[in-house]
Amino acid sequence: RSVLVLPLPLVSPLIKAPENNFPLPNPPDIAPLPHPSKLSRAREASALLDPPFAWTFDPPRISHHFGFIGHLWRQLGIGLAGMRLHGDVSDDEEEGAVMDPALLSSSSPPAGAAAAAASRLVVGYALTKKKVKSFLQPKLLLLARKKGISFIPIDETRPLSEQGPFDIILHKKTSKEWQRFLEDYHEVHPEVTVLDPPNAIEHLNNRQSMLEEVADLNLSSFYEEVCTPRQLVIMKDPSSIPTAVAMAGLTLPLVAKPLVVDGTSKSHELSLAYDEASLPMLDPPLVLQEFVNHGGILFKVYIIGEAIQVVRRFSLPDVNTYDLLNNVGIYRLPRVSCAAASADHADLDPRIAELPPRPLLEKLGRELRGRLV
Ligand SMILES: Nc1ncnc2c1ncn2[C@@H]1O[C@H](COP(=O)(O)OP(=O)(O)OP(=O)(O)O)[C@@H](O)[C@H]1O
Ligand SMILES: O=P(O)(O)O[C@H]1[C@H](O)[C@@H](O)[C@H](OP(=O)(O)O)[C@@H](OP(=O)(O)O)[C@H]1O
Repeated sequence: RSVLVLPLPLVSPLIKAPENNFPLPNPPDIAPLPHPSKLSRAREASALLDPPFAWTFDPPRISHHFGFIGHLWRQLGIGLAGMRLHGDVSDDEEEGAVMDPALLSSSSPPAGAAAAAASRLVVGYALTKKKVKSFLQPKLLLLARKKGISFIPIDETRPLSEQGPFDIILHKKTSKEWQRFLEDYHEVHPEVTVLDPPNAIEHLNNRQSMLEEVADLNLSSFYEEVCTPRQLVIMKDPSSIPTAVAMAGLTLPLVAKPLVVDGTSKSHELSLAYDEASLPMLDPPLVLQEFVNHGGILFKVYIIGEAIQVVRRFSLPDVNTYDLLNNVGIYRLPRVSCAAASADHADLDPRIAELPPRPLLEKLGRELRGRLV
């Protein structure tokens, strides 16, 4: 049995997938990529928020999730991605109704301070507006309140020591300035848990170092074969790409991914390059990865501490000889395998839909946690 491991980013934002710009014809035996609006986000949201989702607040130093691309589970891709508990939210989307977590934490104003005083656990958060909207959902906040947990927004323009006190600082910001800010604060307040510490996030912000962690896992003795897609990093000079690809012996088509994954929409803009002549049109710094056929289904695995949650998502269809002969150029990929593309309840061939075996997920979680803390 073989396993293919493909890392996805820890920090990744959301873009609305441009429609109809992916030219691959769907082979007859593979389900076409469904239009996201037709798929239920609510179902997935509740699946993730209900037990076994466990905000036990014995927080792991690294909270992460893995995405597996799978053709059966014998050919899997594994990724690391960010926090998510519901359907996707675009960076560009209007802010709309964002519930102020402080309001949910207490019955009377000033909500934040009162809530913090009454709480058993105070979580200060520094998240983008998009992330607040996608992560701090009313359902999560209500659940948190029941458990005596309050969420207090951090004002990034004021010293952290003037705010709080916090038990946990939850953040998903990666600027150098913010990192220094956090590190200075943590020196004075080592009792506060920072989720996650900047140095732990660092190697997950880069698709090269992220892949290395996964590629180095020794799971082959556990399952017969574990591998990652072959990839190449291009830092600059797009004109050098065809030679670099030839020297590395990579086989087209190639998936091009921005090297850095920093929570911006841009870092999720993937393309598929069919032919060598088009490669100089790509925009470094990026990683070029061999496209791995995986039957159009991907498994995303979310791990917090010992809790594991797997969801099944639609993914890119396999590339066949017809595609290879009939496509040239670079194609921007839509945002595939996002929350809106749930295949959990789709009527799929059981050989494709079969979830990765639990022991493998547990082993992967353990191994990666050991390496990422
Ligand atoms: N090497 C590959 N071969 C085949 N398909 C791939 C490959 N790499 C990525 N994909 C497909 O593209 C999707 C997006 O890839 P990736 O996760 O690397 O990007 P992302 O924007 O960081 O995604 P996420 O939203 O999961 O954070 C995957 O879910 C998978 O469907
Ligand atoms: O919905 P899933 O399939 O779990 O994909 C997640 C991505 O993997 C994360 O990278 C996104 O976080 P960022 O937008 O911070 O990059 C995350 O964004 P969100 O937390 O704002 O929804 C999701 O898009």
